[in-house]
Amino acid sequence: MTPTPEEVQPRTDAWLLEIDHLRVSYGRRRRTHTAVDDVTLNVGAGEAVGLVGESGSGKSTIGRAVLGLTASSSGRIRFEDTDITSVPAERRGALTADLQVVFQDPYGSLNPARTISQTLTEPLLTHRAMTAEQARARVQGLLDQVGLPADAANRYPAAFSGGQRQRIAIARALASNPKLVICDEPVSALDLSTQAQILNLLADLRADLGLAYLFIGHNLAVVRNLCDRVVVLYRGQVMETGPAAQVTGHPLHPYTAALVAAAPVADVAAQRERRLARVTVTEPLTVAHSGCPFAGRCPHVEDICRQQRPARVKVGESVVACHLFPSGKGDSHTSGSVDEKV
Ligand SMILES: Nc1ncnc2c1ncn2[C@@H]1O[C@H](COP(=O)(O)OP(=O)(O)OP(=O)(O)O)[C@@H](O)[C@H]1O
Repeated sequence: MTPTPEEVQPRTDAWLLEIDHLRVSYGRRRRTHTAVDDVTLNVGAGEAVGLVGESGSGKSTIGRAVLGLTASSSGRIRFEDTDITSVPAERRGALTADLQVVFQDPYGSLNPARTISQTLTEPLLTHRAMTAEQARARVQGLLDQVGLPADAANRYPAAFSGGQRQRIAIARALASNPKLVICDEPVSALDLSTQAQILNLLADLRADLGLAYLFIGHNLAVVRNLCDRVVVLYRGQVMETGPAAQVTGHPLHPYTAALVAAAPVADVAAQRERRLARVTVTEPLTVAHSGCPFAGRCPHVEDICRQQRPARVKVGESVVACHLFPSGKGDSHTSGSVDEKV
């Protein structure tokens, strides 16, 4: 029997988040643009899943659909066994206090007219029904947890640097004791040393609190360090998914390989080699409606790639959607068709 995508992903205690054949389109009628195209992915309790792909691949749209900020065109989203697909964002909060978000922009995501204490207290009163006294104590605990001084509570966002504001945004996400935090490019707007501090903080919080992350990013090195599993998106479709070390160290899909090659490395000679390899991802785009979306840029393209969407095929611990890995071929223990299409 053909295994379902769930069966080929390592199972933790239970899936916190299940995204099943999600499709999101923007626009109307003939101007419709499908930003997310039949995406299936799950996040288990305490698991960190990285969602990577270049700009415009649909990463944030998936995050926004989970949060109810963007409507799904089809498919299902379940959180803690509750179907939240059609629940509007304003009602989703009550259903999903266990699901929180940290956005990219630490400047735009905090209300400049509210003190940090006011910002952090609100979710405590709303979701956790705390008394004012309990909330005050919790705010101090949260500030300590994210490495900010106690007197930060009475100040306004303008008094803080970008990195400090991101710590405040993280504290706000933690306030309701979530199980899953969607991190939408949380360090992209920060300088390199601040990025490292925030990433360390996220890793520590995950270890201390048993948090799960859906970590949206385009930096493969960051995702490899922070995440257990990686999902590689291209033009709204999943190209490859598997253990982070496997996907980033031994990519199967030519697109993943190109992403890995394009990622900066410290070694100058190695970087030069990678620049040469990057030629394949800077070729002009051609739209592949029925075939593989990467066909127009793929160095291994064959006729079938332009004609047929590749099946999802299990290869070792990864799942790849590429005609280089035809279903039914290869070692029966390591390879097999997972689904009819990506
Ligand atoms: N509100 C919108 N209306 C119309 N099209 C949109 C909207 N938001 C996103 N898109 C389009 O959907 C596609 C996916 O965008 P999305 O922001 O999800 O990608 P992304 O991978 O997160 O990119 P980035 O890394 O630049 O944030 C893009 O082509 C984008 O132009």
